[in-house]
Amino acid sequence: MTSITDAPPAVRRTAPFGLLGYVVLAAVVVYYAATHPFDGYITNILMQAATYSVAVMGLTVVLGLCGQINLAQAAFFGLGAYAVGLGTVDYGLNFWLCVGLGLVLVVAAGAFLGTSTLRLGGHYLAMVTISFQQIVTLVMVNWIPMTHGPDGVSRIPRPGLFTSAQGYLAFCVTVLAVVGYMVWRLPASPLGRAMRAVRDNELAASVAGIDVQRTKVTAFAICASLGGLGGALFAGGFAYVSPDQFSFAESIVFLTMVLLGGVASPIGAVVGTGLLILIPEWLRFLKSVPGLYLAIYGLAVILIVLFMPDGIWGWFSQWTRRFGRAAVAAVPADAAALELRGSVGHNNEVLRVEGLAKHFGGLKAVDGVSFTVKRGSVHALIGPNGSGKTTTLNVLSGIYTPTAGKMVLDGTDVSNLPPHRRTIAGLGRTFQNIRLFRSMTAVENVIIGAEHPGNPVGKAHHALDARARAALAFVGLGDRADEMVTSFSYGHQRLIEIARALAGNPTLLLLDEPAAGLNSTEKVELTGLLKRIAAKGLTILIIDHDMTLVSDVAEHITVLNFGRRIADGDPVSVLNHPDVVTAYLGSEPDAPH
Ligand SMILES: Nc1ncnc2c1ncn2[C@@H]1O[C@H](COP(=O)(O)OP(=O)(O)OP(=O)(O)O)[C@@H](O)[C@H]1O
Repeated sequence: MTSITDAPPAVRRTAPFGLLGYVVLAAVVVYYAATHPFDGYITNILMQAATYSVAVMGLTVVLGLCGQINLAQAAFFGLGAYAVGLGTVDYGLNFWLCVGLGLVLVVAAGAFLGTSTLRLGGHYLAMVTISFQQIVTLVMVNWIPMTHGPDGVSRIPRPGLFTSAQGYLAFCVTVLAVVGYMVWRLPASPLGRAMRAVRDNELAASVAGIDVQRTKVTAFAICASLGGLGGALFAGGFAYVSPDQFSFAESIVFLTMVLLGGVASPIGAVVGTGLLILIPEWLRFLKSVPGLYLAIYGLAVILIVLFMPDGIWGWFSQWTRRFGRAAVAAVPADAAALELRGSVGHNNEVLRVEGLAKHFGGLKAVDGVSFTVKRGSVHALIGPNGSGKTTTLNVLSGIYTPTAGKMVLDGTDVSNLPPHRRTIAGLGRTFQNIRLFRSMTAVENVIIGAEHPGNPVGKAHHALDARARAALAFVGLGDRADEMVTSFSYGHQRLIEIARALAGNPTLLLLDEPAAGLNSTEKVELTGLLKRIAAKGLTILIIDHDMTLVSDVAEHITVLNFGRRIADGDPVSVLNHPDVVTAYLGSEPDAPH
């Protein structure tokens, strides 16, 4: 393992393609769509590709950015389409009003589905979205007085401005360009970063101050709204909608489109949609041989997914990134000094824990523990393996609900708050098993730590970026801020976690075995770092098995054994306490394990 101060020069990537380039390209495509004399068949294919792409971009958001599955996108697409179809034909409403009503309907349906089911995740979420899809299809088919049943709705008018097929196509391409831009920029926004953090590591995201449930519901609602928008445009484009166009099979087609093109980018959504619409057309000449067309179509999709697991656009961007790397420019490490919340406060106690208990069935992992952490101190929580230290930290940070007991942080009872609210209230923490957002750079990881509403640094991106760079510089990694976290050694990843917690400006920093897995040089450097943090007045509660580190930095030690507190006091008295020597230290106080 490399030393934790052994860092290569800084790099910062330059954006290859900015807003101006995008606008120019989009304008050229829209102009081409509006003026090129396509025949009716091509116009229909392009119209389908444009409207489907809008819906598939919804999956880029929910699946690509937030990591949540949605197997009901065709249902949202159908709801948008029926809102326009029924609203304009049966009720004589204005086209734009129907699009608006359709959007309200799908956002409400998406938010309801998300709120009620997103806690489930994984297979359960997939099952619930399939059920929703089936319910919507059943309603479309069987509620005949309302939906016209299997006959569908025909003669759907287009809006006055775009009555010609070509004009309407140009309009759909314009909408696609606007949606594409928003989806393209979303990952770099606070909401997009929160979604990526949730996708990479939910637990770390919640402890960094992100409301995980709200982020997932928002992603789901955005996905649903893009599905509904695509459907509304589709209805105007084809003038006819029927239930079979929005079946479960179509949801699978939408999913295949996004996976095939590349789930991480809106360009992938367009590429995948275009291909899955065009391949059947290209293979149409094979339809004379029964089954051959489907076999070749299936094989083509399998081969692409097999050899390009990140989709076509994912493969292409990886390939271009190799050239991009050569073009990155070195930048000076010019971070400002890191300001931390000092030892000033309304009382001398930063944390008071009273009668804390956490039982797992019959196992009393934490059993009536009480202790107080003094402001500006370094307080260690030690004990043998399985004595309940990490469980205590998990209860303190809100990951586990306590069986009993109370926690007061800086005068506020946080016992019933979820993890992100505790972070806002002033807790920062690191994990025994490092939990970084692995698809991001070091600075992005740390910005997420800085971004919660409790941080006085504010919401402006430049302020958050400066704060994150200052935190990275403080831990010795300022000149590697723009590198992906996966390129860092284990020891450096621990430092990035500490920087992420520091960037949030906590009142109390919880460190769960920060020295675990570090070599002796790195431990010495970590000790120095903890002393520098303590010197700034920040209160620390640290768990570690390394007695040299603990004795070096801690002013107060609490010892747990079998979930109970067996000693509490200054290091000298605690480390010589007979119960502690028997239970934990043995005859050699400096080498417990
Ligand atoms: N989620 C859980 N479900 C059931 N039991 C758990 C859970 N988490 C912890 N435990 C149990 O609670 C006890 C305390 O575990 P904990 O991880 O808090 O100990 P620790 O003191 O941090 O140990 P170590 O020093 O090895 O990290 C152990 O017996 C452990 O198996």
